[in-house]
Amino acid sequence: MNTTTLERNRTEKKSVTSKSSSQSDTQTKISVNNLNLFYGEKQALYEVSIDINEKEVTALIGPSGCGKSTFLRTLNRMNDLIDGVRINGQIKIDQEDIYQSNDVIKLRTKVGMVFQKPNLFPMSIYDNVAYGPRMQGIKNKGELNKIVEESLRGAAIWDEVKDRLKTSALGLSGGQQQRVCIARAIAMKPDVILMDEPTSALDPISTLKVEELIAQMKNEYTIVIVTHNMQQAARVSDKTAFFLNGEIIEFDETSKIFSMPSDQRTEDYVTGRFG
Ligand SMILES: Nc1ncnc2c1ncn2[C@@H]1O[C@H](COP(=O)(O)OP(=O)(O)OP(=O)(O)O)[C@@H](O)[C@H]1O
Repeated sequence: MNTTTLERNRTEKKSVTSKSSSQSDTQTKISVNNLNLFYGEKQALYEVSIDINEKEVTALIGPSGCGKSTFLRTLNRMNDLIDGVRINGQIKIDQEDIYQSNDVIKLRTKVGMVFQKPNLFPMSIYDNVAYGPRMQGIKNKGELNKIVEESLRGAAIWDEVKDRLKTSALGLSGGQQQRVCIARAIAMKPDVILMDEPTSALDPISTLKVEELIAQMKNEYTIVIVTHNMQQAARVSDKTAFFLNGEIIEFDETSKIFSMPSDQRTEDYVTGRFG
């Protein structure tokens, strides 16, 4: 079947109701409607629809290869960098269709990202955090100092690094590096922070620190996190979306997903029967 036929068949198929069943007073920050994504001939996302609330943590869970990272990357158009990617459907952030705008730099400022492995530049801790603001044209030393300190405080790492800001960031432990990566994201003053398995390369103590940090950060940011760790999803998130084969099977309050899921496939996954 060619992709056009596949696309049409999928579009005709009744779309899974994956908008959250529970309504709250919280504002929708990101609204995704009937999103399909193709890597060349291969379809990786099918009719994904989800409303992500402002200042909440939304976890994306599901077995390997089900499309979690692909979906996460659509939210700041990181997939645009991959040859042969085709996307249809709609993603609105603050009511603006992000694929209708040409200002990807503005989008990536608003929607920051933290990756699986810490990816600091081989430069000092200070310069890593100041990098983005400098690229935005901020040159004033006092202003940069303030941004660096606030960002490192915001990432709960200031006390550990304040006396060694001018030393190489690569001399820090993996867990510290990941919190500096979060500081680097915060320095751009984003509204949304995407995290792709941010603790998978960390030891349990560093993982706990990053999880505590995520819990604090949701007062200020909308966070979307991909995780393979069920306990982590249960600990840090307000809502959870369960992905399977490129579709959202279920999206709801995290407590409901883990205690009383509506779909048998969700239950099988969260109880460890597959995946
Ligand atoms: N750059 C790419 N080119 C082609 N196919 C890709 C590319 N990236 C991902 N895929 C495919 O898209 C599907 C979804 O992959 P994705 O990485 O989004 O899944 P995932 O749920 O995040 O997996 P994991 O949990 O293992 O990271 C997989 O079949 C994968 O092989």
